[in-house]
Parts: sequence; structure tokens; C-alpha cells
Amino acid sequence: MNKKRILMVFTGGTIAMHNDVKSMRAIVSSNNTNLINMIEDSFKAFEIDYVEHSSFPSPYIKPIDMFKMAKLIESHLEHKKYDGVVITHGTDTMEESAYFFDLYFNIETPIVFTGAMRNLSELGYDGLSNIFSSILVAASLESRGRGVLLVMNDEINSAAEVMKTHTVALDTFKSLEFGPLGIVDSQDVIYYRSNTNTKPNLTISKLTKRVEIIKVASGSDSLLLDFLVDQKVDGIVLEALGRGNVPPMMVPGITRAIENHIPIVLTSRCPKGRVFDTYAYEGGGHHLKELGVLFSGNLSSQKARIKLLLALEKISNLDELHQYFDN
Ligand SMILES: NC(=O)C[C@H](N)C(=O)O
Repeated sequence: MNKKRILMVFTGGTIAMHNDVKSMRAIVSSNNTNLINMIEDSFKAFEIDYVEHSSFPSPYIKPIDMFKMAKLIESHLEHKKYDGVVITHGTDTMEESAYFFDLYFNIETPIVFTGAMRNLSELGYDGLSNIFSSILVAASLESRGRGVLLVMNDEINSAAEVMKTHTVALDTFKSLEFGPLGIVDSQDVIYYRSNTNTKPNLTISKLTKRVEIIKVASGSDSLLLDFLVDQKVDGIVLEALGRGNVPPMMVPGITRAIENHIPIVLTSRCPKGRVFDTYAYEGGGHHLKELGVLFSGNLSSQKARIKLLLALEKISNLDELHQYFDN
């Protein structure tokens, strides 16, 4: 039987780090040779091609890097047939890169993100088992057409739903609202449900915009909104209160941004649930909707930012942007 063929792309993160002997704190490894040797020893049942893209701690990864990675993977997939793709990535911004890819790619081939919470020097390094489960998921026919996936701790999550929820725990990645799509158990890839998201096709040919996030708190006013309008950013995501409400002192800033053709996307600082136009008081969701604010369902602010960055490359008209967000 032919071996399944996997494309593995290294981008960095704790999965490829080790402890500095002096400080005993994690530092980036200069190459992935150790990791590749471990993979080669363990996974002889697969044919794996390796791409050493980078060794970034993931806080260094910018949206433009995500775009370049997506292009690179696209060109590999055009030149050779793969059963699946596995991308190793730092966990801090993994949910953003994975969601970027989810919006960008419109293919059946499984793309799986994975990483580690413990580095190569630490007891209980979880990188190898995460890579193993990810290869199994990427090679599984059951994974085709499910969008981009994130596999850690033997759980399979959808890039559109998943979030890093714990600073250090091995089971940090959770789809808080819906639970995992499935699991890996004794080398079996088992799916329990289908994805909830209907994703717009946001395959883009360039990435040029700047979108910032403002977190709303009690007493927030228009200071940060005014600053971003003055800076001429291309879009603003508000991580608002509860169902999607802001203090009335923010309304002048929101109005000014929209008058300056800067789209505003509404998310909630609650980790679960949709934003909705329930409240008609000044600054309430209904009022914000009347002002022209875009609603982003149950996306986190960091994912809504990625969606707006991509959407703005396709469209700048507010009415048409509503098509990408109001669902
Ligand atoms: N577990 C990790 O990978 C965290 C690391 N700071 C990173 O995102 O690169």
C-alpha cells in the first residue's frame, strides 16, 4: 500500500524550543534537526516532506507572515499531491493563523495546525504526540472538507471556533461554545459533529490594511477610537460588553469613525455567545446597529480582526461588508 504523503511546515513556537542552560528559560532552537530526526524515527508509516519556514516565537508572527505562509503552502500543493498538511506553530497566535488559513483556503485537503505547551527540554514534552495526532488527522479521509483544523492534546477543533484558554495547561485549546469536532484515540480519528461555521471565501492576492482592536471596559470613552481615526487605520474591532454594548461616551468616537469610512466590527468580551442588537439605549447593540456597526456573531475579537483584514482586501463599501459579517 502507498504511504500517505504529508507536507509538514515548521514556523516555530515552543514545539521547537529548548531551555537555555544558564537562565533555564525557553529559547528558540536554531534549526528543526532534532525534531525532524525524532519525527523520522517515529513516523515511518508516512512519507513526509519538510519545509523549515521559520523559527518564530508566535508573538512575532504578523498577518503578513500568515499571508506569506499561505502562499507558500499553496505553491507546494500546486506542485505535488499531498494527503494533508501539518503546520507547527507557537500557540500564542495559533488561533489567528489557523483562522486566517480557514478563510483563505477553499480546498478539500486537510490543513492541521499543531504546537506544544512544553518545550523539548521539559519533562512531558507534548510536541511529538501532538505532531503524531496531527499527522493522523491530516491523513484521514474523514478530515477532508472540514476547513482548517487545530489538533492538540488529542482533540480536533475547528479553526473557526477554537481559542487558547489557559496560559500553560496542555488542554489549553477549546471550542468553548460547541466542544471539539472530534478526538484522536489509539490512532483512530473520530469525528462527533460537523463544523458550525459557514465561511465566506476570502482568498486574497495582497494584504495591505491595518485593523486594530479596542477592548471596552466600564467608563471607556472615545479616546482610543479618536486616536485610531486620527491614525487613519482601515478598520476597528470593538471587544464590547456583554451582548454587544458600549458606554455612551464611546458613541461620538464610533460615529466619527463611521463618518470617516472606517468600518467598526462588534465582538464581545464574553468568551461565549453571539453579539446581538438587543438593547436600544444609547450605546446598546440596537443603537450601534443603527449607526452602521458590523456584527460578528460569536467570533472573538482576534478572529474578527483577521476576518476584517481579509474582507477589506475584497471590499471597502460598508453595505457589502455587511454581507461578510451579518450572519
Ligand atoms: N506554547 C507556545 O508555543 C507559546 C510560545 N510563546 C509561542 O507562541 O511561540
